[in-house]
Amino acid sequence: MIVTTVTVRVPAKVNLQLSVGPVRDDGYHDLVNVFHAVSLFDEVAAAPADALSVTVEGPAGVPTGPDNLAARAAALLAEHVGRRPDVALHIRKDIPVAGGMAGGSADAAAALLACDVLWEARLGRETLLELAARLGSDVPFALLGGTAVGLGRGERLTPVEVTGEFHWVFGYADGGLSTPAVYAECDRLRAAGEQDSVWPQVSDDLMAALKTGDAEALGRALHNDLQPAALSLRPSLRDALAVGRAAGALGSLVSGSGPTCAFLAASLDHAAELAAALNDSGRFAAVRPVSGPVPGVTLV
Ligand SMILES: C[C@@](CO)(OP(=O)(O)O)[C@H](O)COP(=O)(O)OP(=O)(O)OC[C@H]1O[C@@H](n2ccc(N)nc2=O)[C@H](O)[C@@H]1O
Ligand SMILES: Nc1ncnc2c1ncn2[C@@H]1O[C@H](COP(=O)(O)OP(=O)(O)O)[C@@H](O)[C@H]1O
Repeated sequence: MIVTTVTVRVPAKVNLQLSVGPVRDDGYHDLVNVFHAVSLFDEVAAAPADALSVTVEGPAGVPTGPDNLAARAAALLAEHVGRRPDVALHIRKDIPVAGGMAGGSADAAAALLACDVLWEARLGRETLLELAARLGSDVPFALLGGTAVGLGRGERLTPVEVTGEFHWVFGYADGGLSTPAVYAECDRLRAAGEQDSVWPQVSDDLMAALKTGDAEALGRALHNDLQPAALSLRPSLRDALAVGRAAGALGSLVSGSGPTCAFLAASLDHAAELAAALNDSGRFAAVRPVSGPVPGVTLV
């Protein structure tokens, strides 16, 4: 059978713990980054074509040239296997753009798998993870999914044992935040003595909460060192987070570099109630209930 189109589904992430160490010589920060994949997905379809192209269905603000992370992934994989990147990529985006949910990284991971299958390269998981790390710190996790601790830049992954499922509500903001700008603001706050800097350690409380499936303990253990920087750049997020707490969220935090806010619910029903309260507050551009963990890149 001749395969004409390969379609891959890939999830967004929230960071359950994002502990940021000092800036390194290469400009990156050493992290403890506990990723958690949630049921909000982009889809990338790869079809044979004369040349590399990208089309995007969904929100504005996504580049369609060689800068698109999915295009970069296809070009890198083609170079690795020694062929032309003769593929048309079509991205159906549901993950917010520049929202701190790693949508671009997700599309890159999806394009790696889609091209690997389309071109019958059969590179295997270790090689795909290695190529993914060259594309961006968060790309390897989008291949893996589930829940995982990321060390180094976030690319050195160890899966985490999780019992059951957690229910979340995400509150989207109007407009994104730039990841490098948020890391730079974190460095600025630390240099000004407005934020402590300690060597990042995996939180035992967080690991215990995940292992036992204890949502209340998970709510207490959520932590994001980039949150003060995101709030400094987007002060309105302070009130947005407070709305969720007042509506009974077990925990609330900015997702990664923001500005999306993540709220943890006690159950599926509680997530629906929380979503209604967040919607009514008028503080979010959109509100989405989701669950996690979910698998990483998957062939459709
Ligand atoms: C903050 C996080 C949390 O998961 O994601 P987002 O919330 O933006 O999705 C990540 O660390 C973002 O990872 P990713 O978006 O892949 O970053 P990269 O492309 O590798 O790097 C973009 C820029 O972010 C900064 N960066 C990234 C990772 C890291 N460990 N230290 C850094 O300082 C650097 O300024 C770098 O130039
Ligand atoms: N496939 C893609 N989807 C989204 N953004 C992309 C993509 N490729 C490149 N980008 C660029 O990367 C920037 C950050 O993207 P994204 O991954 O959505 O944000 P975040 O790092 O906050 O999760 C966008 O503003 C956009 O310019």
